[in-house]
Amino acid sequence: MRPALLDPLFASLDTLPGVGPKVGEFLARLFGRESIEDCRVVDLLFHAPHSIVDRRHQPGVMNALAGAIVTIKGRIDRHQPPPPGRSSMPYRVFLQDDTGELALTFFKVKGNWLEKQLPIDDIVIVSGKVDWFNGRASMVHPDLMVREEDAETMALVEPVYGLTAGLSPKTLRRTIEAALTRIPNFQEWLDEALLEKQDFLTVRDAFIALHEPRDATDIDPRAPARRRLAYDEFLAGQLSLSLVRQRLRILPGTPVKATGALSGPVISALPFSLTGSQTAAVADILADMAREERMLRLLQGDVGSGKTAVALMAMLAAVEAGGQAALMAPTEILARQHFTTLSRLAGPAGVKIDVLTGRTKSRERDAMLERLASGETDIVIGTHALFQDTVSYHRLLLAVVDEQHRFGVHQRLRLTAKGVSPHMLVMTATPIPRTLVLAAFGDMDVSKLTEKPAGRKPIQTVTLPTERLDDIVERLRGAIEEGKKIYWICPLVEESELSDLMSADERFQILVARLGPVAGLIHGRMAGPDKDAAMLAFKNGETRLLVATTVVEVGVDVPDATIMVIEHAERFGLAQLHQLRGRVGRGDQASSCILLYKGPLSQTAHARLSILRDTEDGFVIAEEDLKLRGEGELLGTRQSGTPGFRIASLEAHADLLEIARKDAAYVIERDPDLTTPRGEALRTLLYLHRRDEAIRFLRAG
Ligand SMILES: Nc1ncnc2c1ncn2[C@@H]1O[C@H](COP(=O)(O)OP(=O)(O)OP(=O)(O)O)[C@@H](O)[C@H]1O
Repeated sequence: MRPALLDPLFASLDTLPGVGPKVGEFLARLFGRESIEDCRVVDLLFHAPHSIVDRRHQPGVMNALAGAIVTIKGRIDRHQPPPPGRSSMPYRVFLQDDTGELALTFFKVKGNWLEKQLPIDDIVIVSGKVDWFNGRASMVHPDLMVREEDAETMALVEPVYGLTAGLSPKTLRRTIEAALTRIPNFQEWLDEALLEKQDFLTVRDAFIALHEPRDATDIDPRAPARRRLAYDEFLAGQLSLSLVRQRLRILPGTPVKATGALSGPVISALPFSLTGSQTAAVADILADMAREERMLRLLQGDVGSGKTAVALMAMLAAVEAGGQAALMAPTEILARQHFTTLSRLAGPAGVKIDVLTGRTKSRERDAMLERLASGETDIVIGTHALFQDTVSYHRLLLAVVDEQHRFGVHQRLRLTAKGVSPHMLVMTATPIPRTLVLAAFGDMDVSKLTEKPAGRKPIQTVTLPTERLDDIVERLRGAIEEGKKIYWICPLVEESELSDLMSADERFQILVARLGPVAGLIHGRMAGPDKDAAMLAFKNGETRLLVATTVVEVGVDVPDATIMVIEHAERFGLAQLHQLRGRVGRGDQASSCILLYKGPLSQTAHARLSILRDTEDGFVIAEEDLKLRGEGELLGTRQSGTPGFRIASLEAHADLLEIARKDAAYVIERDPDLTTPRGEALRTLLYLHRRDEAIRFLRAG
C-alpha cells in the first residue's frame, strides 16, 4: 500500500488550484498522457526547468541580442495604435532607455488596457524576446511588464519550462508552485554516510531548489538539487530491477524444447534466408529457453536489422512446446503491423494468432480472452492491454516485449506479478550504450544483430535548408510518377501560434494542392481506425506520399518506401532521426533521406545533422548523441534526456548510477523484503518514482 504521506502528491492534478478541464488537457499533453486522469501532482515536481530568465541582467536596448530574452527598463515615449479599420495591424508602444528605442508590439488589442498599463512618461520594466528588423528592436507581447515602483514584486530569476501549445508559462509556474506546497517531510531513505559524502540536499529541499533556481548554475545537471534527485531516480530503478531479479530467481521457468515442427516450414517459406546474426541470436534464445532458469535476454538490433523474424522463431519454439507466446508492442500501429506480418509468415503453418489492444471492441475482446484462456490462441500480439488483470493465459511460456526506445520495466513487472513466469525477451531498437542498458534493464544477457540483411543499399542522406522546399516538391512529383513511395515527416500536429513549425495537417493540405490526391496523412491525434486506414492506403500504394508525425518513428515497415523528407530535422534528437530514417532502406531498392532544416543552425545542430549524413551505424549515432546532448542543447522532444528518466542523465550522472547499483544490491542483500526502517523509507522512494510495482513481490508488501 502506498504510504498515506504520499497522498497529496498522488492526488489528481485537478485538485490543484487553477487546474480546470482546459489546463488539465494541456498538462496531460505536456506529460504525454491520454488524459488528466493519468496525471498526478507528483508529475509536476519532476518537470524540471530547462533554463532561467535572469532579470538582473539589463543590457540596454541597443545591446540586446536578437532572439534573446532580455529585461529592459525605460520610459514610455509614445503609443501607435493601428490605423482605424486596420485592426489586423499591430499596436505599438515605444519605450526608450539611454541606449535606444524598443517597440513593444501587440496584436489584436481590445479596449484601452495598454494606455492604462503603459502610460506615457512612466518608467517601466519589460521582459521578453527581442527581434531586430532593419536596425529597429521590437518585443512582441512581452512576458512581463511592471512599473518601476512595483519592481520589488518582480521575480528577478524565473525558471523556464518546456511547454505545450496553449499552456502559458505563468499558468504552469503557478501550478508547479502549488504542487511544491504539497511535498511532505520524508523519512530519509539514504544512508547517512552517503548523504554526507555527496553533500546531498534532503528530497524536499531538492525539489524546491529544482524549481526555484537562483542562477544558471542551478539549471546545470550537476547542481546539487539535480544530483540528489538523479541519485534517487537511479536508486529507485536499480532497486526495483533487483527486486525483480530476486523474484525471478524464486520462480522457476519452464524449460522449452523447440522441435522445429513449426519453425521448419516457416523458415523455408520465408522470402529470404536469415542473416548470420539472426541465426546466432535465435540459437542464444533457444538455448536460454531450454533451461530451467527463466530467460531474461535483451535483443538489440539496429533499425531494419530484422528483429521481428528472430522474435517469431522464439515464439514458435514456445508454441512447439505446447505453450503460448505474447508479443507486446509499444504502439497500436506497431501491434497491428506485427499481427499482419506474423499472420502472413506463420499463419500457413497453422499457428493461431490474435491481436489485442486497447481498441479491441468488448465483444471481440471477450471472445479473444476466452481463446487465450483455453489455449486456442498460440500467439497474441498487443499493446500493454495484454498484461491487464483481466487477461489470463492458458500456458504462457514466452513474453516478448518490443520496447523500441521506451525503456522501463513496468510492463515486465506487471506480467511477472500475474504469477506466470514466462521466459522474457526484450527487444530494443538502436544499439544503446552499455551504461544505458544497465540503467534501464540492469544486468541482462544481450544478443546483438550486427548485420543488415543482404542486398540493402546505403541510404543517401542530404541536408538542405527549408528554402529549397519548392525544388524538392518538384522532384517528388517526378519520383511519384516513377511509382516511388515517400514519407514526409513533420514535428507537430497542431498549428501553434507560438511556433513556426509546419504542422502535419498544414503540410498535408499544401502537398495535396501541389501534387494532387496522392498524399495521405497520419498523426497521433487521429482515431485508431483512421490511422490504420492511412497506413494501409500507403502500404497498398493508393497513396504514394505519407505526411506523418513521429508516429511512424518506431518499427513501421513498408519495405518499398524509398524516400523520406524530414522537416525541421534540427529539432529532432539524433537517435530519433536515425529511427525515422530507418523507415526507408528496408528493401533492395536504393533509398534517400532529405533532412530539411531551418537555419541558421547552431554548432551542435550542425554537428548533429552531419553525423547523420555521414553514417548509418546506429551505434556510432547513439554514442555521438549522448556526447552532443551534453552540450545543453535541448533538441528533440523525447530525446532531450536519458530515456525512461526524468531528471537523471547518464551523461552527467554516470558516477551516481554506479553508486546506486551497489547501494541497491547492498539493501537487497541485507533487507530483501524492505522491512527495516530504511527499507520502509525506500518503499516510499519506489512509490515516489513510480517503481512501486516491485513492491508487490515483497512478502510483507
Ligand atoms: N534475413 C533477412 N533478409 C532480408 N530481409 C529481411 C531479413 N530479415 C528481415 N528482413 C526484412 O527486413 C525488414 C525489417 O525487418 P524488421 O521489421 O524485423 O526490422 P526491425 O529490426 O524490427 O527494425 P526497426 O527497429 O527498424 O523496425 C522487414 O521488411 C523484413 O521482412
